Amino acid sequence: MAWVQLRLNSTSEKAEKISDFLAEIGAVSVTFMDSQDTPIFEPLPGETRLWGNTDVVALFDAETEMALILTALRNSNLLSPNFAYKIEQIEDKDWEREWMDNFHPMQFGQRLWICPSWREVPDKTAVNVMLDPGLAFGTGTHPTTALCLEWLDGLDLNGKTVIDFGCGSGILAIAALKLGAKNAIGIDIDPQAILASRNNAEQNGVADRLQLFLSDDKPMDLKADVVVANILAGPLKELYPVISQLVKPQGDLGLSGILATQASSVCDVYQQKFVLDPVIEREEWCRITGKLA
Ligand SMILES: C[S@@+](CC[C@H](N)C(=O)[O-])C[C@H]1O[C@@H](n2cnc3c(N)ncnc32)[C@H](O)[C@@H]1O
Repeated sequence: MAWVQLRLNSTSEKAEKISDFLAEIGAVSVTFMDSQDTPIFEPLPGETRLWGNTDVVALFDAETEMALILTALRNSNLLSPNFAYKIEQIEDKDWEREWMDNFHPMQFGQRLWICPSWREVPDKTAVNVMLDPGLAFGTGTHPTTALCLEWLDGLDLNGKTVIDFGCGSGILAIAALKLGAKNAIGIDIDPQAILASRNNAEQNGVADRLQLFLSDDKPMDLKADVVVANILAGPLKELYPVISQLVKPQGDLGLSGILATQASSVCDVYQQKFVLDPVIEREEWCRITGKLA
């Protein structure tokens, strides 16, 4: 089946009302897109955060009389009378097939690969984490995850305990276990992340070495040789008392989810207790690592 796509520019305040209206008049799907490529890295569970300048993109089936849709929009008072819009024909494709074709095994550092389950493993002797994209964050395609995976690959994790704070899909904890860690602990505020991490750990045969906790339920006395937290600069600074307490003496800390422009403010907080390495940047993101003094 072919589709017609209507794209309208709007604001975060009006986008949801326009979306509801488009659904009422026949749109089969409505999505929101950033008009100016402003990153919203990570909404809280259940939160829909929109950009100040939001495009509303609606799909209609190809038979829809788009002139009637535009008239209905004009009469709705939801947009200015001369609102700008773009209408495009969308050719039908096997979307799932196309998306699967675009997801390939990726190498991180020297030893580690993340492979989708439907692909051939490129190097059977490597450390291979099998991971399919799901509802929780973390496939390796985001620069912050990649920076953490490369850091873990470069550590000697044999026999060590690793905490993955903000575990999402569990990708970092599972990679650490496959790289030799004795056990790992994943912590997240989102129940979906706990579920995804458990499933992914089972798929990789490491579930018996991974403990998972919602943030509020984590034991008070947790400590690990290596702590990695890929969250965001704001929470990382707020969580400094919690995260720094999780690291054993001489232990390693890796932080990401930080925009390069925010690195110095995060370093200022963590260098109170950690001897920090040079900051590593990737695209507009960065990674901060160090050892507990
Ligand atoms: C950017 S994702 C990182 C996922 C994965 N570790 C990776 O590196 O790809 C951040 C994760 O941190 C979780 N998170 C955000 N704030 C948190 C907090 N205060 N405590 C624990 N987890 C948090 C989110 O639910 C999300 O799953």
